[in-house]
Order: sequence, then structure tokens, then C-alpha cells
Amino acid sequence: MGSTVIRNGTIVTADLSYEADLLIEGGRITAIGHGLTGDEVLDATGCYVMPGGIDPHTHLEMPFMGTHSTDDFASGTRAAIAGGTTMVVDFALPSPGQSLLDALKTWHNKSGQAACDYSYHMAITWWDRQVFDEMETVVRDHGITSFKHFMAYKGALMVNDDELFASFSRCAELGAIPMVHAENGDVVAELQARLLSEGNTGPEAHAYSRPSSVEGEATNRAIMIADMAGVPLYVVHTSCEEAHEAIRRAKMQGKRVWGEPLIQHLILDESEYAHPDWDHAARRVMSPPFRDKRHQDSLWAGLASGTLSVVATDHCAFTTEQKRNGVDDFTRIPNGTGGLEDRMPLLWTHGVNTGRLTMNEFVAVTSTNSAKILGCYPKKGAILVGADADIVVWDPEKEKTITAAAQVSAIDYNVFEGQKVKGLPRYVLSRGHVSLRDGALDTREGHGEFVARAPQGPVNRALSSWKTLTAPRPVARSGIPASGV
Ligand SMILES: NC(=O)NCCC(=O)O
Ligand SMILES: [Zn+2]
Ligand SMILES: [Zn+2]
Repeated sequence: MGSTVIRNGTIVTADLSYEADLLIEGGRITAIGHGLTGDEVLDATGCYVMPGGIDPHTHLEMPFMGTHSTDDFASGTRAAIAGGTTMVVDFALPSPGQSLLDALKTWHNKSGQAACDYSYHMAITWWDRQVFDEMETVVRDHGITSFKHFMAYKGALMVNDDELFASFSRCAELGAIPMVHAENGDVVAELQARLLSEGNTGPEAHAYSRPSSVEGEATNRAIMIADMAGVPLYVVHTSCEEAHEAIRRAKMQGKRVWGEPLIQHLILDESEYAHPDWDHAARRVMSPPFRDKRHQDSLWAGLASGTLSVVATDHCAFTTEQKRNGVDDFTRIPNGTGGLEDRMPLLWTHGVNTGRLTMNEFVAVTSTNSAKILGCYPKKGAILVGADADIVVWDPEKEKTITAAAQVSAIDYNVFEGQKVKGLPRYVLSRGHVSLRDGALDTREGHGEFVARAPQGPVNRALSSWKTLTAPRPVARSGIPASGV
């Protein structure tokens, strides 16, 4: 690979905007300055040169609810690049009883076709001594430093509070980060059964069965458990004010908690489930479900104020045919929606173009914050000499209307169909390889590499010092009365 120069653009990072050229050699940024030369020149006139997006939450080829999500690492990472995202973090999901290391092998087999770099979180779907032991191997030998826990999906992926506490405590010892899907799974299961028995079988009942208070309660509970374990907490797909309020309050108390809204929850609302077309509503079934304007305003405020940290997609794309598995019973509609290709353009359109977010905040929540939280900064999420050349050259004037017909994702619809976006990538570079030019993909299957991440980040270290300092200690006493026996 020869050298590449990106010229005439404005570099925008999480904290600075300035005019400079970039030189890229061997897949990395090797110089930032003026008048740089290289074998290939990419013209960024009128564009912003930003760290490529990092989507910290995807499910590519995920085995779930009797099927597999249709976008795999090949189509999913191509879709990512088409929208300016250059790294995805997926979830290795051991089935209950399965070794974490076996699950990891399965995910490595799936990801061989990735066109951009990727990492995994490891899910904790069951608990015993083997899981406890393997967590250390996963962190130390495999560079996977975040562990996901489902507080919902009872009878499938859900773990209980005692398991959460044990696993969070293990994360504290290992310098890893626990993550939660926060919904009260017991209450959801009861509500689902009641709704079905009352004849509520359609996709709208999915939303009725998962009210925002169910998410708020679980978020509070997970925060308390993390606090008791002395570990930070990452709350995935924060969709409502109650969950955001719990995170906000925890932060104000000095607890280290990160909230992750999805682009779907920021843009789409619960009225989608009232659509007269069953397919339309079922295609939008995901957990947590879409909410109303009050919740959306809360999420936007959280991003602007910093109480919410990153924007993800939870990309888990099922075809219409797969959604129809639940035609008589909403609890069998595979949960999940797509968004990888549209996250960055939609967030720019509804965030930066409206003034809700600055460009620097956009970079922070789409890229840099994820890299910092997850332990791969500044290799990823940065425009710095030595960083990987994962770069998006962003044209703020470029427009399109989102359609399934023109999308890269392998499914047959797009939940954002008809939405107009202004702000799209002109070029996308994945470790120096120009993978998108003027809207045309030139990806290489298998170019993507696994990103091993470092444990014991600054937040873990600080919490562990504080925990040691404040640990309960016996009071030293001189005169202890004799026992009564
Ligand atoms: N979110 C969703 O509905 N599907 C993917 C699995 C999960 O993240 O809960
Ligand atoms: Zn989830
Ligand atoms: Zn998910």
C-alpha cells in the first residue's frame, strides 16, 4: 500500500477543529501538517476529516429467537463503511452452559469476512466456576475487556441479581467493564403472558409489555449492583427518561456509569407500532421499544450535556420473512432493527444540522468516547500521529433519501425509509484502505482485523483504589469482654 494524503480539509476531533492535511502510510497516520505529499491525494475541500465511526453495539449473524440476524460480518461491515463507520464491537454469545472460549472461536469464525476492524464484548449468559475462570483468560489472553449481561429475555439469555453481582465483582478484579441490557425480565415475562391471554397478539403489544419504568428499575438496580462491586457500568440502549435519570443521578453521585442511546430511539417513536400494516410494525420490534417525544428529548439532552456518552445502533437486522415468525404471537417476533449504515448521517442531520450537537460532540459520541471507554484509544477514535488511519471525510452538503432499495444491508426494508439526510461520507478509510469513494464502495472482504483491548483503564483503576481505601475493616479494640459461655 503506497502513501495517501488527505488535503484541503478541516480536521474535526472530539476536542479540536483545525485546517491541516493528513499523511497516511502503512495503515496509520504518520503526519499532520501543511503541504504534505503522497502517492495518492484525496481532496477534502469543503469537508470535515474525522475519526471513522465506532459502533459499540452490533449483532452480526446473531443466533436469536430461533433464527440468525441476516446481516453478517460481510454485509454488516460493508453497510458500516457506507455510512462512515470503521469499527464495530459485536457480542460473543455463549449459549447457557457453553464455554466462553468456545463462543469466542465461533465469533472469530464468523468475523473472517469483515471489511473493517471489529472487536467483541463477551456475554455472561450463565454462571459457575468455569465462567469465573474463563473471564480471566478472555481478558488477559484475548483482549476482550467488556462483559454483557442481559437482565431481560427470561429463560434464554437473562441472568439474575446474584449472578450479576458475582460477575460484576469478577469484572472489578480483572479491570473489565460490565455492561447491561437493563429491563426487568421477570415483569416483562408476566406482562407478555397477560397481554397474550387478553388477545393482544400484535406487534404493538411488544411495546405494551416493555414500559419505560421496567427499564428504569433495571437500570437503577444494575447501577446499585455495580456500585457494590466497585466497578464502572455501561448501560446499553438507554431509551427512556427513567433510565437516563438513573444514570444522571448516579453520575452526580460520582458513580462511573455510561449510557448508550441508539439512533433508532433518537429518531423513531412508538407511533410506528400503531401502523395498520403488520409488517411495518413488526419490522420495528426491538427491545427496548421505541418511546415517545418526552423520552427522545431526554436522550438528546443527555448527549448534549454529557450525561449520555455514545450513540450506537444495536444493529440486529432480520428480514420481513423472519419477523413473520411472530405473526400470531408478538413474543416470537425476532427483536432487533438495523441502523449501521444510517447512524452517522442521521445523527449529523438531526444533531449537528439542528444545533443540538457541535461537530466535536458528534465525533465524541460516534467514535472517541467509545474508544476511550472500551480501551482502544488512541489506536481508534483519534486523529493523531500513530493512530490507525480509520478516517471519514465528511461532506456536509451531500444529501440523500434513505431507501431499502439503495442500501447495503442485506435485509429487504429500512426502518428509516424516506428519511432525508444531509451530511454523508465522501471518502472512508479503513486502516488506510480507501473503502468508499464518492458513495462507491471499494471494500476488501477480510481486510478487517480483530482489535484487542486493554483492561485496567483509568476509571477501573481509580475505582479500585477507592474501593481499597474505603473497604470495611474491623475496629481495633483493646478491651474485648469475655464471652458469656
Ligand atoms: N435489541 C434487540 O431488540 N435485539 C438485539 C438483542 C439485544 O440487544 O437485546
Ligand atoms: Zn439488548
Ligand atoms: Zn444488543
